[in-house]
Amino acid sequence: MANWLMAGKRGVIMGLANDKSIAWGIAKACADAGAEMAFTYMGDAFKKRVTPLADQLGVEIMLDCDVSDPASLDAAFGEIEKAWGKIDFIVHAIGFSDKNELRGRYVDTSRENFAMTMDISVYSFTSVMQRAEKLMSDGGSALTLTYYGAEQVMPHYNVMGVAKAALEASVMYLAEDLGKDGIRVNAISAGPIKTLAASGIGDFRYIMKWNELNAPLRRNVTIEDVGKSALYMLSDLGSGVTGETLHVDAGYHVVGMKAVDAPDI
Ligand SMILES: NC(=O)c1ccc[n+]([C@@H]2O[C@H](COP(=O)([O-])OP(=O)(O)OC[C@H]3O[C@@H](n4cnc5c(N)ncnc54)[C@H](O)[C@@H]3O)[C@@H](O)[C@H]2O)c1
Ligand SMILES: Cc1c(CN(C)C(=O)CCc2cnc3c(c2)CCC(=O)N3)oc2ccccc12
Repeated sequence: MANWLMAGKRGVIMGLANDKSIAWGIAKACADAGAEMAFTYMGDAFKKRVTPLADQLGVEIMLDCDVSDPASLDAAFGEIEKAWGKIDFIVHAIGFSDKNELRGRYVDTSRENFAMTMDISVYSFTSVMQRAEKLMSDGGSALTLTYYGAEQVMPHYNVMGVAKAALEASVMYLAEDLGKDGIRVNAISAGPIKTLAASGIGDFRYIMKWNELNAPLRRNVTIEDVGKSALYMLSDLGSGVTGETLHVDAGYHVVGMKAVDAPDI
């Protein structure tokens, strides 16, 4: 990987849980391209899993940050400001809902889970950008992760689909507000990937198989596929791109009707 692309750039990766995380694919790509990074994780349970990953990439700043807690966000960004003074990029790879409501019908979504899902999966990106904006004194690039369930019904994605639709709209409004300061804001819409957030989902294996058989590339995407496209969005290669949702899904989103030769599952 070209190791000049992110040389001298400093950024924050939020949402690393383990080496299956999409955030890990992005962090590896950015490290290979010469970036310096800080990781945030949620709670001690994740610290012991994230520490060896940070060591592997020479990441020295690791911060506990619960994005649903403004004080936690202030503390984390305060540490980053103290250490670096400014940042060039930020990755928000965070989403959460009550998994018991990611099965069955969307119409049965509870008010409590709707609010919590929107807070953690949508508002948290806006809340992060309120703090990141102050540190992007020379401009910068922000990236969040979304899913096709924002655009079309994906069975049982339910309230997460409504949340991702809101997230994609927030990317456009953040891009408009922050563009004049040279801050670009984009999303990657990734195909299904077997991560911690995907585990505990009932028929995930079926979803993966369906995508593999019906995506134009006839395969599922990997965290490395997402990492490479994230590098384009986070680096100067994406200098003219903002407010965009880029599909990194092996082309699945362009298929309206599966090819007749697609073998049955
Ligand atoms: N795995 C997929 O199929 C897929 C596809 C498209 C988009 N996405 C999105 O990619 C992003 C990353 O998910 P992933 O699949 O890598 O799974 P993951 O479980 O590895 O990452 C999700 C992260 O969100 C963090 N998180 C949850 N609540 C938090 C909170 N309150 N404060 C701080 N962090 C919190 C978790 O600690 C975890 O690190 C999510 O936004 C997800 O919706 C995932
Ligand atoms: C794809 C796909 C995903 C992966 N994806 C795109 C996601 O965005 C993950 C969404 C998610 C959010 N919150 C939780 C969980 C998953 C499971 C564990 C938990 O406790 N909470 O999740 C689905 C749920 C139903 C249907 C498809 C999918």
